[in-house]
Amino acid sequence: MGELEMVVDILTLFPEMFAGPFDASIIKRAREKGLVEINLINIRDFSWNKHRTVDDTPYGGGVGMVMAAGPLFEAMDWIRTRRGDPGRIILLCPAGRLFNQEVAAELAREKHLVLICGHYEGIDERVAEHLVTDEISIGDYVLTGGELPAMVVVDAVCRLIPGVLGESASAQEESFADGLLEYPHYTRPREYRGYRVPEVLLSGHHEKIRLWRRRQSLLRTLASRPDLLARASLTEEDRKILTSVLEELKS
Ligand SMILES: CN1CCN(C(=O)c2nonc2N)CC1
Repeated sequence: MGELEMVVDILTLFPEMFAGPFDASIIKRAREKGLVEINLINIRDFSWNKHRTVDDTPYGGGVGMVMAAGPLFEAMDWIRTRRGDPGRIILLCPAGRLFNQEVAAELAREKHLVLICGHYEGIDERVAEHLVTDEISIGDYVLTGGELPAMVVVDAVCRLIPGVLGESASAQEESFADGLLEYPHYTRPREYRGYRVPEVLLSGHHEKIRLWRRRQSLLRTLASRPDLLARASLTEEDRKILTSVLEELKS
């Protein structure tokens, strides 16, 4: 068993939604290795009545129901008594900070995360104002709840935890830590329906292959995500490659 690197407590009304993604592949292996502990906590267990109610009608009128603050505050009290203060208490919501690799890396440095998955028309504002430390959005679209965003965050964060990906993949991760898009990947056969693998990848010339891959990453990033290129940590070699690419485009 590895050393426990991170505990993630997820407050949700639908713990059953997490069964698939967290019981397969990388997240499953990280849990089995003891690197990550993921606890699904049903918000209804902290309801104020025997009907396990967790929502109520909105003050000021309007359609729909609002998720009440009480059960969430009570659940946080319970978490604190069992494990102390979490590093982050994250509310998944469209208004939050846009989640990206940089945010994932920041969260991966924490030892204990709490993710709050909302539902209904929204959550009583006192949760955002007085309970959470961070609000995070996975993108500018409205989902039915916070569960899918929580899965995205857990997946992206857990894969950055030392030991989760294993040596080779984590080494590759380093090569993309500079924010460029990945180079194209190929595997057998060498030719499939007339589509051939680039010759350089069959050459066994490691330096040429490294250069080809780096050039492909730069080209792809320039073409598809120039915004990433502007923020990427480029080497002098990268700049030379980009200069030659731009000169080729001009000719
Ligand atoms: C109450 N519930 C509304 C829908 N929701 C999101 O659309 C969302 N969360 O994180 N990124 C997003 N986009 C989560 C919270």
